[in-house]
Amino acid sequence: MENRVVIGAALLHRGRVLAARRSAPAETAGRWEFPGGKVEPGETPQQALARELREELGVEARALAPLPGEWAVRPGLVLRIWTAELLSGDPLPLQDHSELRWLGPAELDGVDWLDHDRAVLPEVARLLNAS
Ligand SMILES: Nc1nc2c([nH]c(=O)n2[C@H]2C[C@H](O)[C@@H](COP(=O)(O)OP(=O)(O)OP(=O)(O)O)O2)c(=O)[nH]1
Repeated sequence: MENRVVIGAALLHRGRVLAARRSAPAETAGRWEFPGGKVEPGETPQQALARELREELGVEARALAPLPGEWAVRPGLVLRIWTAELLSGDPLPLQDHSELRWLGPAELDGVDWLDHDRAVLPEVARLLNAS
């Protein structure tokens, strides 16, 4: 089976990154993640990231670069995390999330991230500290 890709967006803005608390399904509800979702057939990862953030948060955002690493979410589904910048709008938990938080580099450990997302936190902290 061809792998589908899930893109998570590490949305960087004014020295902080946006964390989003999942509202479903039950197994992951309450855990924190990078907003995003599956790349649809015919879409580039960059297009998928922009579409998902428009749908989920009501903002315009632009994908910047993939962070190192990829993780098998389940057979046939691979997670990649890209940095992104906010172009316009103020993120709201319109879809899929119950809460949003902007976290600075020293606050990244303060929320209960999904397991795979933890792997990129050192790199996100490094980027935030450098910005
Ligand atoms: N969006 C997102 N999903 C993540 C992250 N980390 C992680 O393990 N996942 C997992 C959770 C889900 O099993 C899967 C993505 O599913 P999703 O529900 O966000 O994707 P989607 O909006 O396109 O879903 P769908 O309703 O179209 O099926 O990847 C992350 O940082 N962001």
